Parts: sequence; C-alpha cells; structure tokens
Amino acid sequence: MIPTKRNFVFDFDSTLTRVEALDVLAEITLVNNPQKAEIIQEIVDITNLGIDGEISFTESLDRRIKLLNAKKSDLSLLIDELRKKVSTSIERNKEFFENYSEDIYVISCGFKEFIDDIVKDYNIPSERVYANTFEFDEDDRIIGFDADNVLSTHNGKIKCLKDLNLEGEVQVIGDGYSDYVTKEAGVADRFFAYTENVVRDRTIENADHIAPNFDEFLYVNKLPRNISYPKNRIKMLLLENVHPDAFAKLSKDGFTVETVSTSLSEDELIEKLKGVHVLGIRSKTQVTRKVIGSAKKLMAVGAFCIGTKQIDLDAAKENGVIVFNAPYSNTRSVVELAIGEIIMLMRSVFQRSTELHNGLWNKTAQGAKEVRGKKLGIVGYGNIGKQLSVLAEALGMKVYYYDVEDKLALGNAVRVEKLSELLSMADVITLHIDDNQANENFIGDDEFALMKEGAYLINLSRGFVVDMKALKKALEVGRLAGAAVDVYPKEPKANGDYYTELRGLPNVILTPHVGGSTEEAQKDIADFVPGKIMAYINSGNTVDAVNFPNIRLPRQVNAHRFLHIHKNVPGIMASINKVLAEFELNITGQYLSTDAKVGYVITDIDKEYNKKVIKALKKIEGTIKFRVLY
Ligand SMILES: NC(=O)c1ccc[n+]([C@@H]2O[C@H](COP(=O)([O-])OP(=O)(O)OC[C@H]3O[C@@H](n4cnc5c(N)ncnc54)[C@H](O)[C@@H]3O)[C@@H](O)[C@H]2O)c1
Ligand SMILES: O=C(O)[C@H](O)COP(=O)(O)O
Repeated sequence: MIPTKRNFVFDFDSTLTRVEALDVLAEITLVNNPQKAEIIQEIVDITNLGIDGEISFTESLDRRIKLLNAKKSDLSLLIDELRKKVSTSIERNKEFFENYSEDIYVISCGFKEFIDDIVKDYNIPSERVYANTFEFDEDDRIIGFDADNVLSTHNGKIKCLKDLNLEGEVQVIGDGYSDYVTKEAGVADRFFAYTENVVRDRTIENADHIAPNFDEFLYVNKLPRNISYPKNRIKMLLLENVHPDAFAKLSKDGFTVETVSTSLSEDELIEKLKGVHVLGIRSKTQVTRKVIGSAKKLMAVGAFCIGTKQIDLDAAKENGVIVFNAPYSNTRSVVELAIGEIIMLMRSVFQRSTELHNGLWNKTAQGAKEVRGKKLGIVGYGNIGKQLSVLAEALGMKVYYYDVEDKLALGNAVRVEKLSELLSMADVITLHIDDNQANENFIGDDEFALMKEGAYLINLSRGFVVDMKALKKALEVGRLAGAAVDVYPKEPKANGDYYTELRGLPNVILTPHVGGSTEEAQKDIADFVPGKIMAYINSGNTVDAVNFPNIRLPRQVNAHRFLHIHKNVPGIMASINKVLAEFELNITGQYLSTDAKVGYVITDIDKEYNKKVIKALKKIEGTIKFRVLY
C-alpha cells in the first residue's frame, strides 16, 4: 500500500514563533513613544479580536498597521528578535523541517517580509510561504498591505489552501480562528491546535488534536522526533495541597499536572493513579504495596515533606518506582515552632489567653517560668533536634539530648546515654525522633512516670510515638504541667471536624500537624522536589532518591539513553550488553549502580538504532522497568 502523502501547513505567529510578530514590531517602533503601553495593549486587543474572529481580519490588519507607525528599517530589528523567539519544541525538532521540507507550507496572515527570513533557517523556501506583503511609501514607511492578497481578507487561509489544491492529506497546525476554520471549510483534513505559546478555548474546541508542543504533533503522526515520548503525555498527580509553585514548575517543563487538595484513601488512590506516571504527596497519603502494585505506569513518588514512612519504600523499589523527599526543607519551621511552644507552655500563655477570651482577667505569676536556665531534653538529635539545640542554647537553656545513634553535640549540649536519664532530669522533653514504626508508643505510662513532676512534653515528630491515653492521664493527674502536640496517631485526610482526647485540657497546645507548614518551607519544598523529579524523568538522575541507588548522569547531546531497572540477580548486565551487541549499537556511555535488591543501568548510544532493541531489552528476565530518553 502506498502511504498517503501528508502536507503540513503551519501558521507562523504564536505557532512557529512564540509571539505575534506585529506585537514585537510595535515594541520596536514605539520604543520612545510615551503612550507605548496603551498603544501596544490596543494592538494586542485588536490582534486577539481578529484571531478569535470577532472582527474581520482585514479590519484588524488595517487598524494595527496604522497604530504601528513602522518603517522598512524596523523590519531587520524585528527579524533579529523573531529569530530568538522560535517556539522551543519547534527549535529542538529542526531536523523534521530538514527531512520533510518538501511537504511543509507556511500559510500566515502575517508578512513575508519577516516570515521568509525566519523560516528559511528551517529549510522552508519562500515559494512555500504564503503570507501578506507590506506597502511602503516613498520614505519607506509601512502604510498598508497588498489588499489583493487573499490572506489579507477574512477566511483568507481557506481561499489560499483551496487555490493550492494540495494532493494528499492536509494537516493544519495553528493557534487561532483562521487556522481551525480550514478544517470546517473542508480544505484541511486534520487541525492541530498548537498550544505551546497560547491557549485559546475556541481553538481547542475546534481541534482534532491538541498539541501542547511539537513533540506531540510528531508523536501522533509517528514522525521522527527529538524526544521519544512527549512530556505532556507524562501525567503527574499532586495531592494534599502541595504548594502551587510545584504545579507551576512541573507544568512549565511540559508535564500534564493535576492537583487534588486532600489526600486519598487506598481505593481512591488506586483509581486515580491509572495512567499517572508521577505522584506527589505529603505526610497523609499512604502509598501502600497494593497502591504501588496497581499503578502500572508509576515511575516516581515525590514526598513533598520530610517523612517517607507513609510510602512502602520496598514495594516502590521492587516495582522500579523512585521516591524523593525534601529532607531539610521544613526543619527550621519545626524548630521555630518548638521554641515558641517551649515559651508558651512555660508561661501558660494559652491558658491566660483562653481565660481572657472568655472574659476572665487572671493576672498571675503562678505556673509562669522563664526558660532561661531550664533543662531541655531533646529526644532524637537529627536535623531538627540539632537546630533546636542551638536555638535553645541561645535562649539560655541547658540542652541535653538522647539519640539511638552516635551524634556529636553542638555547642554546649550534653549527650545522655539513656532515655530514662534524660526523662528524669529535663524540665521540657521535646520529641524529634524519626517516623520509624519501631518508635510506636515510644513514650507511654512508664516514661511519664520517669519524668519530673511538672515537666512539659512537646511532640512535633509523629503521632504514634506517644501513647495518647497515657499522655492524657499524665496531664490530668498533674504529672505534666502542660504539653504541645502537633501530630496525632490518626489524622484526617482533609480539613474539617476532628476529635482528640486531649481536647479541653488546660495548658495543652494543640496544632493540626502544621510544624512544617510555613510559606517558606512549602515554597522551598515545591522548588526542591520537582527538581529531583524532573532530573529523574528528563535524564534518569536518581541523586537523593530515598529508596534507590543514586546515580548522577552527565548530560547527553545527540544520543539516546536507555534506562533499565532490574532485579539485582547475577547475569543481567551480561544479558543487557549481549542484546546491545546483537543490535550493533555503539555505546557512548554506560553507568551502573546497584543495591541488594535492584540494579539501575543507563546506556547512552548513538542516535540511530533499531527499535526492536527495546523489545529485546524489555524481555530480559529480571527486568522491572525500561524507558528510552530522547
Ligand atoms: N510536625 C511536622 O510538621 C514535622 C515536620 C518535619 C518533620 N517532622 C518529623 O520530625 C521528626 C524528626 O525529623 P528530622 O528531620 O529531624 O529527622 P532525622 O532523621 O534527621 O532525625 C531523627 C533522629 O531521631 C533518632 N532516633 C530515631 N529513633 C530514635 C529513638 N527511638 N530514640 C532516640 N533517637 C531516635 C535518629 O537516630 C535521628 O538522629 C520525623 O519524625 C519527621 O517526620 C514533623
Ligand atoms: O514529614 C514531614 O515533613 C512533616 O510531617 C510535615 O508533613 P506535611 O507536609 O504533611 O505537613
């Protein structure tokens, strides 16, 4: 069967380039005009009215040219600017324009005087550029356009395509009204809404296919391309109100991102993860073995927080799902809250405040102490514990700490060998141990019994670390003078009603797991975690992965990259290299990292390769996941 010939008809403004050329020309010609901003806005508005079909194109062109007040010499500046503004994904797929030059046309309501120069760099000759031409006066001022050109008239592209009478399938790629009407008029077979630079609802509604970038267009048409799998096809789901910067960053990189404000139950998550490649969560969402096992497309999980125990890290590893987190991002926020709470508890501030809210003036020094000179007992001398140690000393507290690991003291802090020793000496005990399940009920009746009469407890680590019934009892009998609790054994999926047995107890500060919830921390996390995710998805880097061998890979230019995740069993590397040799691939780099369970091998090869190698590599026994980049 002879394949049908395909003709690719490109719009110019906001499709081949990221901008509307006449808007850029206006920036040039109006540079010293005091009314520049107003005139440019008027030009933009008129452009949009024309693109959306609200006014006739002829009228829009006429009005804009008058406002532009341009000269012939301005055009060379415009061309320089436009050269810098070719659409990003068009630029990276320049090869397509070289290889399919014969089948490519530009039909634009813009002007040949600048389009020709730009598209010439993309191998499109002037005879395949259909566009308007300017009219100049004797002083080389642009005074109008050739009104006989069909492209200066309403629905000009339809007429132009009709006159061209192209043989074979006609595909139109554009961003506005004048492009999509060609399909409706029957002169184009398929219309691709090109949304890389501008998204117009009407254009999308009238499209056969939406192309957020040129990779997608090439992918749909099964044409050679620079990126094997268009990024917009990679779906990301961000739960639990992850900071909007994460959405912005990932979307800007071209991924399709959906956000949900709450966490999801296991069943909801299983359903929602169908077709999702990357999941973003915070501390609430439980990513169980069942969830990971059913999420066939899942490649990575980003914990937009510190803790990762909510994720079954082993199951993730066994399924080739890489997990990243933000290990220090909210440390300072937790420390500051701890400091504030130490002071608030020792001054009974919440109690005094509640009384006054209820109309009672109770000025008293009873139960109010300075923190200076008091003994702070830090349990868990990790990132948070250590920072707290320094700040507490600055307040004049005497710091003691207990940790299961050997941790060197900062400042004048003193390490204590036994938890019991710490509990019996400290005026305030603050918990900063990690979210290991072995720490369940770490502090219960026995530990409260060891604590000093009238001491305070702060828990900003994990809810299950403290036996809540025992804490309630210790507070009710006055063994403890107060407590601050931020984390609970069972926390709700979303904001709303909640009950804790500590409710109503005096001098007890209750906060809804907000230790790390500051604007600064959430913003930092939204910067850090997407960076790690993008480094993995875009180039295979696993630096800082929580559950996976870490590899930092060099950038690859003009090569393909195969990512192969496999069970760490003998003989896999030999099998991989045997397949690569059978297909006579020229390996330009190979990187391997393993741990006890999995191996991760990255192979960079020369650009051209036989696609059958992919199937062969996937078939190797022990393969967990395989992916091609570029
Ligand atoms: N409330 C919040 O919003 C919030 C925010 C961030 C972190 N956290 C939680 O705070 C805790 C500490 O975070 P981090 O970043 O400092 O963690 P980290 O891993 O740096 O430090 C934890 C320390 O606890 C020690 N440890 C673990 N089990 C222990 C035990 N049984 N006895 C004594 N020491 C023990 C570890 O050796 C380690 O030094 C974690 O549970 C984390 O999830 C809560
Ligand atoms: O693990 C963490 O970083 C803290 O518990 C904060 O979790 P969050 O992002 O759900 O507030």
